[in-house]
Amino acid sequence: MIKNRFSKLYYFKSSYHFRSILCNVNIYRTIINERYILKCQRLYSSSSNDYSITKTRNIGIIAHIDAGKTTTTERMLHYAGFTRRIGDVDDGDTVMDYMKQERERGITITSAAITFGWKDHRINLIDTPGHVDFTIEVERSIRVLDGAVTILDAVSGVEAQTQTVWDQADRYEVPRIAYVNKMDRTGAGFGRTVNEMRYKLGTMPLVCQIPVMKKDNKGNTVFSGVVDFLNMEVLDWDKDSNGSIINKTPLSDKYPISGLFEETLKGRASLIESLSDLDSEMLDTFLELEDPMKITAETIKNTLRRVVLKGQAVPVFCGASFRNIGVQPLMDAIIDYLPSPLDRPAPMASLSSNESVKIDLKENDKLCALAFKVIYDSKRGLMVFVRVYSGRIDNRMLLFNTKTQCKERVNKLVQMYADDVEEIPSITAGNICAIVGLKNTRTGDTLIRFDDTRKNLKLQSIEIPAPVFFQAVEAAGISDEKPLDDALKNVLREDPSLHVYVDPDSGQNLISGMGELHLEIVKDRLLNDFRVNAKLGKMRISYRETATVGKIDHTYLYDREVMGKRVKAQVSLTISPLPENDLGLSEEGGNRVMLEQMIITDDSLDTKEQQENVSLLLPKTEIENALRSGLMTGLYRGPILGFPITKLLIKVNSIKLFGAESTKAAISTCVSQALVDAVKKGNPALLEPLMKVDIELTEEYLGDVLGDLTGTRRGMILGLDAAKSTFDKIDQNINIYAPPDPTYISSSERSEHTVLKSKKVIHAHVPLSTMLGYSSALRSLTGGTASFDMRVHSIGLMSDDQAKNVIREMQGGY
Ligand SMILES: Nc1nc2c(ncn2[C@@H]2O[C@H](COP(=O)(O)OP(=O)(O)OP(=O)(O)O)[C@@H](O)[C@H]2O)c(=O)[nH]1
Repeated sequence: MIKNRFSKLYYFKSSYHFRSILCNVNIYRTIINERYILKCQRLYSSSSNDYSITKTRNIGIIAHIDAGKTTTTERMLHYAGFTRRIGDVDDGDTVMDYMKQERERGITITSAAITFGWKDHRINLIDTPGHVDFTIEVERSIRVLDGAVTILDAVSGVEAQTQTVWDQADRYEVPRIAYVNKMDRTGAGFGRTVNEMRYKLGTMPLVCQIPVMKKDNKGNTVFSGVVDFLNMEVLDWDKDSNGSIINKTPLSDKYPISGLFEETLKGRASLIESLSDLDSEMLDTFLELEDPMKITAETIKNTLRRVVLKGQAVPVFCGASFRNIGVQPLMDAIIDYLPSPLDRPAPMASLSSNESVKIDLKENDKLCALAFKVIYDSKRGLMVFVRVYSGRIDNRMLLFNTKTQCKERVNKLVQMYADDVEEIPSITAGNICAIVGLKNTRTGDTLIRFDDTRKNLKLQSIEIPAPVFFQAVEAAGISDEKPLDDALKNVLREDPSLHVYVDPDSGQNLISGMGELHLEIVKDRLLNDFRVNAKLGKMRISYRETATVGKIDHTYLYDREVMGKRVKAQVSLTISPLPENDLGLSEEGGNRVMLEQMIITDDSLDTKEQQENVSLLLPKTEIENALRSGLMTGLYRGPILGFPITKLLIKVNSIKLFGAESTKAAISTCVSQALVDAVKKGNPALLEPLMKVDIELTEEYLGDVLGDLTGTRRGMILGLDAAKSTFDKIDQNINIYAPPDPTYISSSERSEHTVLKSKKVIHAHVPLSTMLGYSSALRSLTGGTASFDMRVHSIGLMSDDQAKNVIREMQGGY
């Protein structure tokens, strides 16, 4: 067996001879490990570095938790020949969920990247997490993707997190295709899900397949395959080959399932009609041929590609990945309909505050790459994932990080295969890979060639959401302090939604993050992966502080002697609350800083005229940087309980310098103190995170759950059922085809289906502090029949009574 595989390896081009030898060693190791990853496939993928960029797809899989992203990806890897055996989420042996914590919990935490070949194309695929606590993982992946596959659960339809990731993809204008998974489950509703896509996601779903249900030998109705509208054939998946073999039967009116042919004719005609509405070429063809059946599969495919690339519609497919049904046509659709890097608009990058440039993929000599993810690997150290937008990166190349203004050296370039890697010599525009050896690069930084003169070139960074939970972390003993510090530095570099700071009162490290699960995973990683000996405190809510008085002007003079030297600066600023409707989640900690109209004078000069036309010892940009960093320090700790200050508009009006005495440190300290004093004058108050909560439940529990939410939980009900705002976005006159559901189910299945249809969704805003442990409360209120999803909506002012309770509790100590 080994011999056979070796001979297969040597079949590849001689330039890959060396890698082949490495590969042989790997294969031997793989066989021993019984992981059966076919490393020889990697030769295919790395040789595809020479592939035309038009045959590359950088895509992500996005969905609500548990929709089946990892299950589907594992099938893709198997059918692409990447793995011999299909990994299973429930058995904890998937390639994509490789972290210990992921396998134990059966969930995706980090977005794993993998490269594989399919029909002469290279697919760089990122499997993203569905849980709301890891939304940042989705955000940073979507930022660098060209297209996405949205997976929907055929029973649950469009769920809350589906809407969130859909909105994220909308924000980056990422073209999408959709796959309705779990068609084998009782109560699966393909047509219902298609309709929900329309009114909950505000998109135009174009059905390209319909499910085929058959009676099995026990008389049960089971999902067996699909009808492909384009080729008018029934696809049946062979169970014995794990779905590798697909039997194709042309569909005609003789097909043994009654009504299937007629439904297909209806669906195909509707697809052509919708495409004619969107695309003038298709309209011309349709007018010319008059009969939808005369339009070839090729013509429909080309039209679908055009409308998907323009973001006008979303082709919809279906399957049951767990049963190995439906995955290969989805892989074909990735190639046929999702964009290559060349099909995407060139990204813009800023050169300065008022100058930007287009990054042209064809500019081979000008490197521009975005670091979108950093991970710590115990064997390889820190690995920085990059997407190259123009130019190329070679092994050992010298780079420049335009954010940190630091030189960086590439030690190794690697192609990722989930937790496994293969070294590659270079990477060209349009591709994704990981770099080993970068010391100061974080998520969101832009990398250029070291000799490039565009030292301030910056691609749009990634929005980092505000943390809402925090907990203290302490080394168990003095000898554990350094390992804890190192481990914290590494988890921080990996995860931009995690924050670590030292509480000046207690001297403890405080880590803050996006949710209870998020911090639990960090704790698990610190204790088990980094093996630090540390104690973690109780998880607490990260409140905020603000000034509530209309407008406060304040001037502060900083004048000290530091190590025998005089340091001095004076700042005048004005603070005022941001408008009521501001969510308090923007960058700069939910505040807005304005330095544009600031007047700079230098008091060390003789005349007023000289002072105002000062030629500065410090360049203006350095003064601005010192002011921003000082303001960030001041905003870190509010005067009430030391929580971050938020929702303020801070305008620096003037700064008075005193020649060489006004160092950068003096400016920072001065503005920081000016801000703290101003907030103290402004009647400070406490704020709390407000969550957007969506609860899906059957009608019988509606009263109890609503009563509970609006009572002690202080919730505000926004509405029941569908998200009307997205419904309003779409043209109600456009006809969307959705097949009837489900035509072949037994009466017991039908009653379950009816119950599912009568479910309601409550949308509410509820303070996070009242939602702790809500899953068990909801379980007991509804007998375990309801589910909920929540995410941060905004930061809102607390009532005086609530604030007093929090102050009392916090002052009671940790
Ligand atoms: N019946 C059925 N179950 C499925 C199907 N696909 C996935 N599942 C099951 O659904 C559960 C979740 O599957 P995953 O693939 O982990 O879902 P995911 O979307 O990757 O989950 P997260 O990454 O945690 O968000 C597992 O128990 C799967 O076995 C399917 O087609 N049919």
